[in-house]
Amino acid sequence: MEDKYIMALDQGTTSSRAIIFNHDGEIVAVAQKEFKQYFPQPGWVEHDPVEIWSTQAGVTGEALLKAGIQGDQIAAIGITNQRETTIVWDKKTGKPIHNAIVWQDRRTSEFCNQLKKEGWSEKIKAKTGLILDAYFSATKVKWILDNVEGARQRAENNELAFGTVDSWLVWNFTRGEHHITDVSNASRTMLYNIHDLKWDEELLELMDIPASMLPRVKSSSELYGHTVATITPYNIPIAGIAGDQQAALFGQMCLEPGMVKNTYGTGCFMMLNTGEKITDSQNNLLSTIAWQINGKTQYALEGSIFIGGAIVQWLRDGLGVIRHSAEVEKLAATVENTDGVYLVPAFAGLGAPYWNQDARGTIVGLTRGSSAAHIAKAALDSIAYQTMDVLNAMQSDAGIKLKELRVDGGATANNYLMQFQADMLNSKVIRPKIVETTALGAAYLAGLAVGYWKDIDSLKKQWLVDQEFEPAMTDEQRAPYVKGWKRAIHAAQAWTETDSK
Ligand SMILES: Nc1ncnc2c1ncn2[C@@H]1O[C@H](COP(=O)(O)OP(=O)(O)O)[C@@H](O)[C@H]1O
Ligand SMILES: O=P(O)(O)OC[C@H](O)CO
Repeated sequence: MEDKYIMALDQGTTSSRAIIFNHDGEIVAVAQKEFKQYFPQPGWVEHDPVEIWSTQAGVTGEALLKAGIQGDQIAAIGITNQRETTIVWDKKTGKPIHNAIVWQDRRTSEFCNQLKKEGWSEKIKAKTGLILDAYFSATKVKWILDNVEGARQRAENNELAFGTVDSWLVWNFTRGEHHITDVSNASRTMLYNIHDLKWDEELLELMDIPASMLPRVKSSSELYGHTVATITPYNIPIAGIAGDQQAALFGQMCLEPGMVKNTYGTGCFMMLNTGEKITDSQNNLLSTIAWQINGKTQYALEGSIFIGGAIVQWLRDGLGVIRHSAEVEKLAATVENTDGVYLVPAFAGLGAPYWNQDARGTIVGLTRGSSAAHIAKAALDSIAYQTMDVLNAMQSDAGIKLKELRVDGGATANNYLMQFQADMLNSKVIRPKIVETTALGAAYLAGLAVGYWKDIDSLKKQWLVDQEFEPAMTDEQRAPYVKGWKRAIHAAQAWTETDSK
């Protein structure tokens, strides 16, 4: 195994990355390229699928060069991706018929509201485990078929393919030979029945989507096919696929029921492994497929927070109070506390556990003494409070009390945030040595499939702790923080006085 490696392709919302891992699960090389975000109308978010592919192909080659290795030294590729983002392309030419509609895009909110009024929420939740929302792929596919000229007819003539980003990448890497996805990505489309493990005919009919457009659904760890000689002259096995949050759960080695991870990236995504059991959430969380390996399907409960680290980008790009994300910690440290200022980053509505499409960003508690530092601190705190809300919902759904939270993603670099998180959760927060757990999870899924790693047990010892944050507040100290947050959340929702939930 010495001269062999595994390559993970992490196709995220803002950049495409390729990371090469060695047999000890250590990073050997990383290549990353950002790509353009399109905002054609308020609430709309698009990507160019060709740019997704070209940046991903580009970093694949670059990572090989940086590692100084050849394609035949890659034992397998694992793919992990931004989920729900929807691409429709022509099966013959491989050309997309529209830009990718990104998971954050809200253009189908009205249609979702209409479906809610027609009483579809419960049925959709029962079949797919999901909350009826514009976040998921189903209504995005329908929008493309309804709005691109001639699309519906072409779809009915079996000329069009739909896929999430994993499908699109595999299609391109295999030059159209494989039109597939894995169960974890399928479970985010709002078209897949997570009990029967099948595309759901009734939902396809409701969305008016022909079944011929859909990818074949595979497990998360198996040999799917080989790359054609696009990037290297070698045909590299593609052997792992998982949505990025599921891959992070796997990379964090949260393999047993009851284990939880939270990823602090653009958004925050908390996942609890629920084993082979599907939990019917009473607290507005999602039931979703974690992965399927060797015929065994494992499930998870998920709380999706739309704005996490992105609030720090807003401090940088929107308010201009910092120049680099990392400066936020220093700015926040210049004040003891927020002096009663709360910020609710509901820029795109609120996700779990509120699911309020119309809530909007709110800053409350301002006084004449409030400064940029108070707002920066309140912004960081909002990430921790939102996570606390999701965790409370999760504990109540699953009937568990959290012992520790494993964390990863860009914003976990912020020690203030991690400590405040531990204080608000009243539980230990653990940051592992490798915070690239999304890519690591995809690498593990691929490596297991081709025998690069013997079994899951042999991977567990590779998970190492960087730092543990112990809670340091009493219940009495915590209570006023939480109380203020609840009022702030109320204010963000009262602003639009919506009843769309
Ligand atoms: N020191 C920091 N404190 C808080 N947030 C940070 C810090 N450094 C980066 N971030 C935030 O982390 C996010 C990037 O994390 P990453 O895991 O790369 O996200 P994604 O995969 O969603 O693109 C950005 O939103 C950025 O603002
Ligand atoms: O690309 P990320 O890391 O922001 O993740 C996006 C999620 O998969 C959306 O559900």
